[in-house]
Parts: sequence; structure tokens; C-alpha cells
Amino acid sequence: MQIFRHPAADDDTGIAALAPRGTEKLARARGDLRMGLPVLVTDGTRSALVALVEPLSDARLAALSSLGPVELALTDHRAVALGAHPAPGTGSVMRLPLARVGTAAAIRTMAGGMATLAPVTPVPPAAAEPGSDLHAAAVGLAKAEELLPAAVVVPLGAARAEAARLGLLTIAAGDILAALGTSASHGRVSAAPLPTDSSETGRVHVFRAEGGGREHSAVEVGQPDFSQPVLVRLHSACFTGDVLGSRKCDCGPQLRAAMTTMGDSAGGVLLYLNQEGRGIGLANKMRAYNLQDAGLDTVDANQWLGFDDDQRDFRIGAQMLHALGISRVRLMTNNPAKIARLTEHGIDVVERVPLQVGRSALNAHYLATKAARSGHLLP
Ligand SMILES: Nc1nc2c(ncn2[C@@H]2O[C@H](COP(=O)(O)OP(=O)(O)OP(=O)(O)O)[C@@H](O)[C@H]2O)c(=O)[nH]1
Ligand SMILES: [Zn+2]
Repeated sequence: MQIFRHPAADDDTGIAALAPRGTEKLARARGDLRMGLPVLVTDGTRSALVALVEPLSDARLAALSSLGPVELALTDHRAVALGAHPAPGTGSVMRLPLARVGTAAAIRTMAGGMATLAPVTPVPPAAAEPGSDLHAAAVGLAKAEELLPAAVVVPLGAARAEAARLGLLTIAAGDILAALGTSASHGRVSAAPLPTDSSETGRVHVFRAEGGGREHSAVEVGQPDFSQPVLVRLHSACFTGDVLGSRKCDCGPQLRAAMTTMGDSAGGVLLYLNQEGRGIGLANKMRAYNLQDAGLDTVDANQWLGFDDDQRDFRIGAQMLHALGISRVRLMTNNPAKIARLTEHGIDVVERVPLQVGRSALNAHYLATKAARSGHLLP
């Protein structure tokens, strides 16, 4: 198989081909922010230094606050949890000016990092105001890195020239928001045969996002006929359920039941999407589990941390199916959102195949919440 190259790589010619493109600029900004480095974000005439709350150090926080007033960019879900915004939240981004900056640890606690329901430093009611594109870009990047969805934002006036001399990356908020809003293109980079417990003939195909993003895989079980509707399972990673056999969810039994059914029938394709914790990442999922142990349900726990209840992008699954040459599927799922997203992106879902396995006393509340609040179908 030829190594996949993203078509956009050929857009520029001559020396211009060396310059970073939109998704590459975004990947650089994400890398710097994940390390704890601030990035200079511009929006028309405005600019601000942005640093993510989770990797923030006290030294960098002190340096940032010496350049201007510090604001916390966060979602309205988190602002509701702090008492700084009336419920309910819709997922929009807010700005919360910090009268007293304090320590990086205190800001992490405000952003939900301690994952307890204990009250944090009181914030005046309605202190959070709608954020600008600068704030939306900052929170969007934090979510993309699966970190706490919060950032410190320091609007710059005269200090802009000083900040520019520090060698920090500069990026336009509009470029960030445009790149975050588009699903990165995913190309197949390798494939190899893999016999499994479900079928001795099988094949794993690995896909990689443009701009160095996460890898996802498609597992062919048996030898499905791609000219007919293919039995497909669109499965989001669950380390605790798939690997450890957690009893808190139904993921592990669903994964194994899907592969067994494919192996016992005419074959199928399991799309294993690297979207741990409905897209919030493993670290945040463990934070959400602590909150669930303290009494919140799975939806409220996500929102308490500032996330939407489901952060996944199922367009990736549609891209992978197109790349494999599959256009008609029998989809194994209880989640209507998966059917809707695949259909919107050109996949004909000719049948939904229910996948209700692995129910137990320990996950009954979790499954009932998904049915009541997230539209999942029950038997
Ligand atoms: N944030 C969060 N994620 C969870 C929790 N429990 C399980 N998950 C994640 O939820 C996702 C479940 O994925 P799937 O089983 O593919 O999807 P689904 O939406 O349940 O839909 P179907 O199983 O297809 O009906 C995985 O990414 C899990 O890691 C939880 O309590 N909180
Ligand atoms: Zn799970």
C-alpha cells in the first residue's frame, strides 16, 4: 500500500510550500499550549496572551499577570457550576475577570481540576460575561487537547510588542476557530492482516489525521463484501471498559459482542475511534467518575467540568468508511446520533442493529441516564 499523503500538501508550490498551513498552525499552537507555553492570539485589532489552565505554572501565571488583567475563559457549563452564571448552560464560552489572581492551583480548582463538589472560592453571581472569539479559541484548543476546558486570557495593549519579542507563537483566533470547526482529513497510513478470537481472517487499517492528530483504526473481521451493506460497529475508545472490563459501562461487552457477531456471520468492520470518554479524554473521564461517585449523573458530571455531555466527532467514522470503499452499512448501535452523523456525511445506514449487552446492577443508572438524557434507544 502507498503511504497516504494528504492532498492539501500539494496546494502550494515553490518556497511557499515550506510555510505552515491552517491545520499545521493549529497543531503547533496545540503543542505549545499543552506544554504550558502561552500563545499570542489575535482577533482584528485585539490580541491576548492565552495559556491553558491545566499545565499552567505559578511562574508563568505571575509573568502573565504582570502584563495585564487576567481573565478566565471557560464554558457556561463551568460558570454555572461556579455560581457565576444562571443555569442552564448551552456550551457557549464566557469570560470571568479575576479580581485576585492567586496561584495556578487555585485557578485549576476554579476550572474543576479537583473534581469534587466542594465549593470553591466564591465568585459573584453573574460575574461571567459572554466571551469573544479569543476566549472561544482558547477553550476550543483546551478541549481539542482533552485538557480541562479553561484558559487564562490576558488582553494586551501596549504590552503586545513586549510579548511578541518573547518568541511565542502568534495565531489568529479566526484561523483556530475555522480549523477546529472542520473535521481534519484522515488518511489510511498502514494495514496488516490480524487473526483474532472472532475470526482467523481479519485486517487492521490505521488512519491518521492531517496535522499529526490522533490515530484511529478500522478492524475488518472476516471477509465482508463491501459491495453489499456491511455490518459496522462505530465504537469509541473506553480504556476502562474495553481493556479493564469495567462494570461501570457497557463498552467492553458491546465491543466483544460486535466482533463475535461479525465473526459468526458474513464479517464486518469495527471502527475503533480514539475518542475516550465521549471525547473528553481519560484524565477528564476519571474526574467525571469522581463526580459521579459524589452523586452527579454522567451528563451532569461532564458539564460540571465544563464539557458538553458528548464531545465526539463522528465525521471521522464516515471518512474512514469512504476511504475503505464502504457506502452502505448495517450499523450496530443504540445511539441515534451516530446514525444521523454518518447519514449526513454520505453513508447510507440501511439498518440499525441494536447492541444491548452487558447490563448489570452497577451500570443500570448509567444506561438509564443515556436513555433519558442523551436519546439512546432502549430495548
Ligand atoms: N465522559 C464519560 N464518558 C464515558 C462514561 N462512561 C463511558 N464513557 C465513554 O462513552 C463512550 C461510549 O462509546 P460507545 O459505546 O461507542 O457509544 P455510545 O454513545 O454508548 O453508543 P452505542 O454504544 O453505539 O449505543 C466511550 O468513549 C467511553 O469511554 C462516563 O461516565 N463519562
Ligand atoms: Zn465504557
